[in-house]
Amino acid sequence: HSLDLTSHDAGLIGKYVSFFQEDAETPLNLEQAIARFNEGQYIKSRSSSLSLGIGVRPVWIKLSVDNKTNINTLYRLAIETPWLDYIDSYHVYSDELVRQVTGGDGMAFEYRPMPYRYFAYETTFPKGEMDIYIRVETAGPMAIPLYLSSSQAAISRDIRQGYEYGVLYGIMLALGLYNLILFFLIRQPEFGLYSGYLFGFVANSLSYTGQIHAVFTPDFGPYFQDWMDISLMVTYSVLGLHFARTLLRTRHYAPGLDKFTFWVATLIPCGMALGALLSNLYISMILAFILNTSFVFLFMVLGYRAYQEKVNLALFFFISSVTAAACICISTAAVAGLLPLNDITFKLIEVGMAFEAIVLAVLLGDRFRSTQRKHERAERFARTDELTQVLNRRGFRLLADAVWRELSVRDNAAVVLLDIDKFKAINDTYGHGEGDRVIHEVASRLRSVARDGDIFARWGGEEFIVLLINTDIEQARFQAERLRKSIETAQFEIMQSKVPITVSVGVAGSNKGLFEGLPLSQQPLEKIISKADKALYEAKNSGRNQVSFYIHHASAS
Ligand SMILES: Nc1nc2c(ncn2[C@@H]2O[C@H](COP(=O)(O)OP(=O)(O)OP(=O)(O)O)[C@@H](O)[C@H]2O)c(=O)[nH]1
Repeated sequence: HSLDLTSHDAGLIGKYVSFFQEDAETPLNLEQAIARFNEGQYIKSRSSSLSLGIGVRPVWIKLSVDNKTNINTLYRLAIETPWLDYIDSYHVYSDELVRQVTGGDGMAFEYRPMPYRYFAYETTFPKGEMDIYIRVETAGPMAIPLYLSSSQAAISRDIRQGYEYGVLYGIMLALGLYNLILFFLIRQPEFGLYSGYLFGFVANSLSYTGQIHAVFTPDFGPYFQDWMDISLMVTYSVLGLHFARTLLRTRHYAPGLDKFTFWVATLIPCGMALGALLSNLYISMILAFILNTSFVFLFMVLGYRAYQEKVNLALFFFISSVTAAACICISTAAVAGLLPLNDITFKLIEVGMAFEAIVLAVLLGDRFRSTQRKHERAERFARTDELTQVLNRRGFRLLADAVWRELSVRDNAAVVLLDIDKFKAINDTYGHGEGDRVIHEVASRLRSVARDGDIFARWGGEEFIVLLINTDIEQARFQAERLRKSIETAQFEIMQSKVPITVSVGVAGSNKGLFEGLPLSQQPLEKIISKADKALYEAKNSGRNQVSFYIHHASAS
């Protein structure tokens, strides 16, 4: 059953190992383990990667490597699950212990005799048969994907793994960063929660695959690492749940489910914090796994409920959560020994999550667009007069103030205020409804006469305003007269009888860029409006249906 090196370059070698699990509390030493193998008390592995489940007794593995050549090739022996706590590997050649390597997650990175994030070391095999005994002890899942690869193949594998993780993390980090920026710009919580969820997931993945610890916290030791692993796992689960609740607006149609999700995402972390206070890693770890499982499950339930409620694109949310859950289940089952553990099944969690992240980004994009539309609609609504559908006073102010700020020293402008004459009588005679119709009709006519660049609005009641840009007082006179005439000459029919309608008009404006002797651009628009109002009052007093101008006393003639 030994592994013939001439026919092996790289890959999983689970099929060549035999193993047994310790049954006494005290660990066996190498001699005792060899004795058990010699007594035939072992099991031959049938799968390419050994997986024995979670929280099982320490396991001893025996592997015989046969080098039929005289060449001493360099190989790398690796167990690629980074969470295994204690690993001891013994090389026995011609009944003599020739090498011992100790490692595992229970040792701070700094003290491990290998530069890898998991248990791995380089070795050569002299001619003949070398027996390798490996003892593995861990509190977590006893998944032992044992690889033996030629040095060349191992390096290629490292590079490929680097790219694969780079792509998966790159997708998630880019989406996370982009949505974080969006969050700061538009302040909608789902964008922040989404990016927190993705960053949390990447950090969690970097942590449990040993990458964070290898690079950033090599001397922090296993206790710190364990706490960090479960804290990050909980962080992304909690952020993920709050993200789903917020994105799908669950509160509005499924308050019970929403509350349940909220409390799951709140109470379990509190329980874990209590576990941390009591320094009880075991309780906290169990709670973390419960929360993580609930997270996967609740994500699907929330998606399905939203789909039932016909929330926009909820079907995509549901499908992506089911896909991610399936990937997580396959990876977990592989690690727990229920499915073959290999490169694909091990990384399927990250693949599923990257897929989900992309779908969720599309959903957020859609949310962004619909929010934008709602804002635009609300803004248009707030600027428009309901009765006449022309700008209201607020809309006028927004536009006119913007134009006013842009006036340069020589620019001219004029304000024209128009008020329907004796309008009260129309209301009193024909009723308020007919009065409304008249206001609507007058607005339409005035708007059609106003020029494209003018800002026309309903100023209030039966009063209208026009801001004429790049127009001096002379041109304004002409334009005001046109407006007045357009109403005077129009045929207004109220309850089948023709009713003459007229407007009085007040105008104030600049000449050669000056108003009251000062550049118009240095005067507030408010002032010009009040002067036009004054002129309107004059027009009313002088008999109505006429245009009146504000004339500055200093230059009055
Ligand atoms: N139907 C209708 N009437 C309105 C509306 N807004 C204001 N009014 C009425 O318009 C009338 C304005 O009357 P007054 O300000 O006294 O002036 P007037 O009758 O037009 O007379 P002069 O302006 O002096 O020519 C009031 O009776 C208001 O109730 C509206 O939106 N719809």
